[in-house]
This record gives sequence, structure tokens and C-alpha cells, in this order.
Amino acid sequence: MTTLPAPAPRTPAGGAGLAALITAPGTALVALDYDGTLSPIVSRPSDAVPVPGALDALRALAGRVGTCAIITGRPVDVVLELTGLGARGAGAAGGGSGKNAAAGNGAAPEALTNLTVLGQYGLQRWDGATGITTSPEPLPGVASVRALLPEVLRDAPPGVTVEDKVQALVVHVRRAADPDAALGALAPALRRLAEDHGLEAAPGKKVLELRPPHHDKGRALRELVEERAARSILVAGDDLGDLPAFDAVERLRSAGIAGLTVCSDGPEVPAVLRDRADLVVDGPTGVVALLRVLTNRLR
Ligand SMILES: O=P(O)(O)OC[C@H]1O[C@H](O[C@H]2O[C@H](CO)[C@@H](O)[C@H](O)[C@H]2O)[C@H](O)[C@@H](O)[C@@H]1O
Repeated sequence: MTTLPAPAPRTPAGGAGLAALITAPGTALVALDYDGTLSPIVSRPSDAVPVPGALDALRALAGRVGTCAIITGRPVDVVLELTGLGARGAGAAGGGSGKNAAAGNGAAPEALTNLTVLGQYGLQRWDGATGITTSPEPLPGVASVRALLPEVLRDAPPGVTVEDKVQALVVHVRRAADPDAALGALAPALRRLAEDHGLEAAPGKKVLELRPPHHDKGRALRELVEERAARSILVAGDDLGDLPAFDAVERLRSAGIAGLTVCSDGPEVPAVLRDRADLVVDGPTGVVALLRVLTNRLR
């Protein structure tokens, strides 16, 4: 068995996080973002399936660490559908039942019992151990924003679309002729709309999300770390929504929990995220390579 070289974080704290994960994997928590980290960024959210090998790599690593999590802005049911990870038992064999089955990603032959999916920035939760999803009622403001959005977007250019996540609404501009101009023109009215109805407007890659306040990936991560009594964490992400998770890693370090932050790099990755990361890898394929190396080191 060849031992692959360990990745080299560029910060001492990141190096300590990696060392802790490798030394005591049973108390490690590996938390991955979905879009841009397990799946490439594509123009239609419904087409975003994991890169080839991602699920096998996740499965192999999950067998060797205490906890794996996908912490995402996506609804839980969408992630389970796109990955096939929600399929259980024999029904999941031979490629899974979700969209990923068509992508030939070789999905779960059985449920991943130590995988937790925290969706909508921690509002929703699904556990592989139980197959149960918990999801609160949407804030009343979401219905108001949903009703008013068509009027606010009346003069939006072609290609601007709305993703309705039940708990939140996302305005996508990627398919507009000039996405940045479209977002710039729409953002002030969208921000007012969100504010007027008790939501917050959070920017992302060619999107503005109108979503409940006080829920972010930092809070989601901290709560999971506490629940699992994790002693080391790896967090990987690619967008502004992942910054609170990076912040959480820093705060947890000062409480004695080792951490490694990973940037899944690409053309749209915000510089602030890349600059903050202990380790930068080349997009979702780089994330898969990292998961494989970690698994190899944990054999
Ligand atoms: O936390 P994440 O898993 O990264 O989810 C954040 C948002 O990602 C999705 O939008 C992004 O990916 C799309 C598909 O590749 C892309 O078309 C879009 O431009 C990106 O911003 C998703 O649609 C949102 O609901 C998520 O909140």
C-alpha cells in the first residue's frame, strides 16, 4: 500500500489541525460545502451533481473519521436527491437513486451512518443514522417575499431566475447576459424587500439569497462540534457563505479544538475566502484528491 504525501497547509494552525485529524480521526469532524466544493458550479442549480469520485471519496473517508457533514445553503432534500446519499439499504446499490446515479458517480451501497447534512445554513438537518429530516416552518416573511418578488423582478433582464427553497428564496443571475450588471441593478430593491420582511440578503456566486437571519454555517458547525465532542475539524468551502464556518474554526482553535480550513479554488472564489484558508485546493476535483489522501493516511 503506497502512502500518499500529506497535503501541506500554509499555516502552522492548519498544520496542527491536519495533524490532529490524522492522529485521532475518531474525534475528527469533516465538514464539506456542496456547491463549488463537492459539485462544480454550473448554470442550473438542478444540474449540480458531485464530481466523479466525490461520493466514493466521501464514503471512504467517512469510514475512518468520527463525523462527516455536508453544511450547505441547499435544502436537505435537494442535496440528498442530487447525491443519492439519502437512498438507504439495497435500494441504493449500483449508483444510488438520485440524480447522481445518472452521473455515474458510484453512490452509496448503504447508508452513511455518521453523515449529517445541515441544509439551508443549518436550519434543516438530516442524519444518515436515522434517515430523519428536521425542518422548521418557514418564517412568515418568506411568503411575503415570495409574493412580492415578481413585481421587484418585473424589469429584470432575461436569464434572471428565482430558486424557491421554501425557507428562503434565491435570485440567480448567472444566465443573464451580464450577470454582474443584473445583480448590481437588482440588489438594492432585493435588500429592501428582505429587510422589510425580516429576512437578510446574503450574496453568493452570481446570486443574492433572501433568507432567515441568525443562521449561518458558523453556528451550524459550532453546534455540531459541540454535539459530537469533536476535537479536530476540517472545513472546506468556496464562497462567502462559508466564511462564518472559517470564523468558527478560528474561535474553536482558541478553545483547544484543532482546525484546518480548505478553500476549493476556482475563478469565482472570493479572495477573502482564499486568503483565509489554511489550504487551497483546485476546486471539487482537488477536494476529492484531498479526501483520498486523508483516507490513505488514515489506513
Ligand atoms: O452552501 P453551498 O452548498 O455552496 O450552496 C450555496 C448556494 O449554492 C447554489 O448556487 C450556486 O451553485 C449553483 C449551481 O452550481 C450556481 O448556478 C449558482 O450560481 C451558485 O451561486 C444554490 O443554488 C443555492 O441555493 C445555495 O444556497
